[in-house]
Amino acid sequence: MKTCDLPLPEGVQAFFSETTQECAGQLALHVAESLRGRLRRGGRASLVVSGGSTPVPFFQTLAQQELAWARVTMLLADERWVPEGDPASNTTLVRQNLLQGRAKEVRFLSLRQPLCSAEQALPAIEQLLAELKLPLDVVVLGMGNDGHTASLFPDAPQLPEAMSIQAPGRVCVMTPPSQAHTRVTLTRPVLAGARFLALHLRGEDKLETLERALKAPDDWREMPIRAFLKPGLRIYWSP
Ligand SMILES: O=C1O[C@H](COP(=O)(O)O)[C@@H](O)[C@H](O)[C@H]1O
Repeated sequence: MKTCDLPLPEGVQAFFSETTQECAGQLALHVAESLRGRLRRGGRASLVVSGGSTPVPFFQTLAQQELAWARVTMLLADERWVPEGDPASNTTLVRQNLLQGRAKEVRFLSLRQPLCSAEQALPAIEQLLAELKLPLDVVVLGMGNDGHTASLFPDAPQLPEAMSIQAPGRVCVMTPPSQAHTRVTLTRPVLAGARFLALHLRGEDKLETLERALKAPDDWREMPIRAFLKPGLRIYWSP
């Protein structure tokens, strides 16, 4: 097994696997264990997942885990403002790969409201998310090679607001010029405060990006992922 020789900050754990499937399986087991632990205490558990191409095998494995899915509230860390069914829709990705089988019973909170702009929808999304108890139980983040995570993009004019540790809202509209679509994203305090916080990466390029991020840990404006490389984070990687 490839070991992690990156200079990780103290308290950050690395889980490196040889294959995509092994990595997805390990992450799915750990997420399911963590959700079961929260559910044993009674009440509901919350799960936030990311979109993109990396998490598909993780979604499919997680959907097969035995747990009280009907007591899990799930949402995405971010969404592109496109209709469901669009190839860029993270909601569609999740419906096709995670909200299946046992996991069909999940209460899914969609960040996408139909028939209006993201700005117009913001109050309704905030209202929907108000039912979530903070801290969230499980958050699984991804990362782009520009150092973004969720839709916290380095070139988004709204980045300072979304990254503020006192951000008043749980969600922000993001309009990064580098991206084809307007996005909505959960804010840094909501994501970073999770009880179980994981970063799921695939490929040597992502490892190089992580290495770059670790070089200047405080400069999150250049690479927003840096704000999450803190004690408690668990990094899951495969080639
Ligand atoms: O745009 C996004 O990209 C990242 C990473 O995506 P990947 O395709 O490289 O796995 C993802 O974490 C984020 O949720 C998504 O909206």
